[in-house]
Amino acid sequence: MKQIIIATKNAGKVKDFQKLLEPFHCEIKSLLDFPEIADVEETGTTFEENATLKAETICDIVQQPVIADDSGLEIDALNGEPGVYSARYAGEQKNDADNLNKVLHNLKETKEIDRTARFVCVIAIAEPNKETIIKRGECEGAIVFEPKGEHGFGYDPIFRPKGLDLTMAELTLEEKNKISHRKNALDQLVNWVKEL
Ligand SMILES: O=c1nc[nH]c2c1ncn2[C@H]1C[C@H](O)[C@@H](COP(=O)(O)OP(=O)(O)OP(=O)(O)O)O1
Ligand SMILES: [Mg+2]
Repeated sequence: MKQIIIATKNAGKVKDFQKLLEPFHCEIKSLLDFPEIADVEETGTTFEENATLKAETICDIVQQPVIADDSGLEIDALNGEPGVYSARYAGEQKNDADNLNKVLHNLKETKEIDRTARFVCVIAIAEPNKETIIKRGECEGAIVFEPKGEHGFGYDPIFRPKGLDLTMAELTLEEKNKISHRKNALDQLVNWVKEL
């Protein structure tokens, strides 16, 4: 069975990818399986730059196909923040609860109609001696007033996908994976994933 390494230490992302990649019948590993590999510094200013950086750095080390994901939440009323800095919005310790509470605090004067936002996911696939492929997926929605739901990770409890009356964290993994930014990015890469 072929093996694909997801260049992440985020357990929530790993779970999403494990489910999303089920149809491809491959063995999924992540950097949680390689604790000796140091974190890649995300020095880019765009999702595309950081996804490429993560995919190519890890591919150089492991010399096999690598998928990396750089993602985040863009909030219109905050001029696109936290954007590429989503993971560290409330500080270097990368705490999901602190991050989403900071969003709710910064939006406390913002009315429902102005709380539009989107999740963005850029996936990069790097293979030894090949050009890296990059695709972007988005999921439109809005920021609710209070966290709700127990599923998912990150900002899922405060993000309501457009057209639904539930937060992303109230959806099952299967339901999230039908509409998510990650799914929308991966859909554009089906042909490449098949050939890895
Ligand atoms: O589906 C999602 N549901 C909720 N929140 C999400 C999602 N997708 C990304 N997010 C948030 C989490 C984190 O605050 C940031 C990603 O930051 P990002 O640098 O890409 O990931 P990370 O540092 O957690 O792991 P890594 O870089 O090792 O892949 O956006
Ligand atoms: Mg990161």
